[in-house]
Amino acid sequence: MSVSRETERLRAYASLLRKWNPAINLVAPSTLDRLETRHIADSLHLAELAESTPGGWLDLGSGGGLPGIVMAIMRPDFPLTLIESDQRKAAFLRSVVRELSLGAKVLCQRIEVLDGLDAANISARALAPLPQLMAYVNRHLHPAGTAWLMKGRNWRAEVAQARNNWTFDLKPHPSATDPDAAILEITGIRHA
Ligand SMILES: C[S@@+](CC[C@H](N)C(=O)[O-])C[C@H]1O[C@@H](n2cnc3c(N)ncnc32)[C@H](O)[C@@H]1O
Repeated sequence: MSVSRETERLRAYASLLRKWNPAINLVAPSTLDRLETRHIADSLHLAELAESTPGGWLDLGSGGGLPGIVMAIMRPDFPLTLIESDQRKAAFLRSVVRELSLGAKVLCQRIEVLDGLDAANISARALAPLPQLMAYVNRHLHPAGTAWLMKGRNWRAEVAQARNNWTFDLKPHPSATDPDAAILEITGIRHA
């Protein structure tokens, strides 16, 4: 796919998100003016980091599609599944998938009740504190898989807390938009 096709789809996605946001609050209205420079830029950073990662992709708590929809746009070769339990948000995600002709699948389910999906890669952004997130990821990640967790300024404390119950290998990538935030690349997850 050419770069212009990706750019076109990113623009169409941003415009759908702006259209639906007043009705279902997909991103905080106060941050809508930073949709491209913050929300989408963070997701594009993840797509760049995972550029050569093989296998399928699962995005947990997709909400308005960050980073799941951006991954679907940037990696059309990936089998990609988005999990979102809120019906209105899942309807939005399905509408984006349809209008942009993306190959992603949307499951309107709670993460903790779905049978394990054995994903090669899992992403999550603004879903839950890391100790809770590790349980979600552990349920659905293949033992040799990689989790890509987008975390805010408190990430170091969350990692320390998660290590009380889990062992894992961690590679933090500083966020491109906020030097205190990070994308945590996590592998080898086991109960401590
Ligand atoms: C704060 S939003 C973040 C959405 C998006 N990842 C982002 O960064 O903009 C968290 C989303 O996860 C969904 N969610 C929360 N707990 C969930 C669960 N247990 N199973 C599925 N979805 C869940 C919520 O409905 C919400 O849309």
